[in-house]
Amino acid sequence: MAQTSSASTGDLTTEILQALSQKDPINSTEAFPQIPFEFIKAALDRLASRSMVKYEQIEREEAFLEPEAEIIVSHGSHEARVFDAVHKALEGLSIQDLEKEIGDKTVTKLGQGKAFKEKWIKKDGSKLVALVDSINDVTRDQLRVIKETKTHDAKIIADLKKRKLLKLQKVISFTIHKAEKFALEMVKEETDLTAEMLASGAWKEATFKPYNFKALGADQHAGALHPLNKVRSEFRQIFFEMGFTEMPTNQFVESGFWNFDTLFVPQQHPARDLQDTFYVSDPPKAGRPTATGPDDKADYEEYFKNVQQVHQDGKYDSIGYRYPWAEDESLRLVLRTHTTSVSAAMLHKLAQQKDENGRVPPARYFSIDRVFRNETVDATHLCEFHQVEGVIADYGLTLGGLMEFMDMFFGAMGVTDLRYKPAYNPYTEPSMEIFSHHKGLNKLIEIGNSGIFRPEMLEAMGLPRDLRVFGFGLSLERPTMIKYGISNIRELLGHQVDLSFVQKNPAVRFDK
Ligand SMILES: N[C@@H](Cc1ccccc1)C(=O)O
Repeated sequence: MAQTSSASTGDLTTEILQALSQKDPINSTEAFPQIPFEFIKAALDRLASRSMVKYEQIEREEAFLEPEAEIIVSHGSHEARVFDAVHKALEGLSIQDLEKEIGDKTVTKLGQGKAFKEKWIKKDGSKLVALVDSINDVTRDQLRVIKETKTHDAKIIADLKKRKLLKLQKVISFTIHKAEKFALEMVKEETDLTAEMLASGAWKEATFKPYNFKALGADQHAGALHPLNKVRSEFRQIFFEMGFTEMPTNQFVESGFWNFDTLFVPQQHPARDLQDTFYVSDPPKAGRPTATGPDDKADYEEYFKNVQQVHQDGKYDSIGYRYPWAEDESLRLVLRTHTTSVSAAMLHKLAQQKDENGRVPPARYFSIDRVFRNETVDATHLCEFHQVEGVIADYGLTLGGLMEFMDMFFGAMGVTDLRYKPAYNPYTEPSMEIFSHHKGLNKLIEIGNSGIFRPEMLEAMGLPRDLRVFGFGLSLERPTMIKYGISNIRELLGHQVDLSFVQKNPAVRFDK
C-alpha cells in the first residue's frame, strides 16, 4: 500500500530529484524497483518538460529462472547430484541405490545420462563408479549468475532457454540524468501572465510554463464533408468559373422517354435491358410528358410525336431506326442511368426560348448527381455513382473545339495530356472517350465520355438546325479515388465507409 501511495507522481518527482543529487545518472529499475513503469514515465515527463532531467528509455530482455532452474541453483544440476552420490559411495552404487539416494526418478535418469556423457562416471559390473575426483557444475554456476544479474552470454542464455530453464521478458527502464534546470524541488510554473503579477512585479521572479506546441488541439467535434462532397464542390467551382449554370437534378426516377427515347436510344438497345437498368414497378408507368409548371408553354404532345417519328420512320433528313416504336416502353419508369436525361429536358426547355428569327441563346449547363446502373458490385463498381455532366450549346462549334474545351476543363483539375478515342453513343455523333495517363498505374485510363449531340435528338426538340451541342460525362468517384488514394470504392461510398476517414481527410484543391 505504502508503495502505491508514494507512487503518485508528486512524491515521485521529489524522490527522483533526490536520487539524482546523489548519483548521476540513475537507472529507474535500480532506484525504484517497485514502482510501475507508467508512474515513473509520468513523473519523468513532468520533470523533463521543465528541463530538470533528461532521460532515455531502455528496452532490455531479462532472463528469469524457471522453477526447475531454482532447484538446480539450490541443489546442483542433475548430473552433479548423480556424480556426488556416486563419488560419495566409495564402493560404487547400484542404480536402485542411486535412485534412493537422490529421491527423484527423473533427476536420476537425466543426471545419469549427462554424467556418462561428461565421463564423470562409468559402469563397473552392476555398479556405477566415479571416474574423476571433482567436477565443475557449469549449469549451476551459469544459473547463479543469471539469477543475480538477469543476463549472461547470449549463447548460454539461448542454450538454457532451449533446456526450458529460463524465460525471457522484455523490461523497460530509464536512464535518468540531470538537465540544465536541475534542482531539488519542482518550482511552481505560472501558465498565465496576470495583471497582478505586472502590478506587483512578481513576474520578474515567476517561472513560466513554456508553450507546448506539440500538444494536440481540443477535438472540435465539428461536422465534416465527405470526400465526394469536397471534390464535388471543386468541380462546381470550375463549372461556375467557366460560365455554366447548374441543372436541377433532384429526380432519381425518370421515364424511359427522358432517359432514353429523347436521346435517340432505340428501344431495343442493350442499355435498356434489365441487366443494365433498374426498372420501377410501382407505379407501373409514367404519364406522357406534360408541362412542368404554369410558365411552361412547350408543346409536349408534339415533342412526344416527333420522338416517335424520328425513331420509327425517320425525320429531319434522317432515315430513323425503322422499328415499331412503343409508347409503353417509353413510359416505363427507370432509376435514371445517367443525368443526360436532365440535359435533354434542359435542352428541350432551351428550344422554348427561340426568338422571332428562330434562334436560341447559347447556353452552358452542368450537373453533379447520382445515377443508377445494374452493375455487379466489385472494387471499382457500385450500383450507383455520381455523374458529372456538362452541356454546351452554341453556333459554329467543332469537334476540335470540344477537345480544346475538355483539355481546359480537365486541366483545371490538374489532369493534362488527354487522349481521345472514337466511341459510340446513340445520342452523339461523333463521340469520343477521354483517356488520361495514370501515373500510379502507369497506363491510360478512361476518365470521361463525350460527343456532339445528334440532330435527330436536337431538331425533335425544336432547336435550330445550325445549333451545335457538346455533351460530356464522367464519374465523380474516379477522380476522388485518385485524389484520396483509395483503391476500393467501398471505402468511399456505402455502409463500410470508416467515419474517421471522412472526418480526418483534408480539403482538396486541384493543382492548377
Ligand atoms: N451519358 C454519358 C455521358 C455523355 C453525356 C453527354 C454526351 C456524351 C456522353 C455516360 O453516361 O457516359
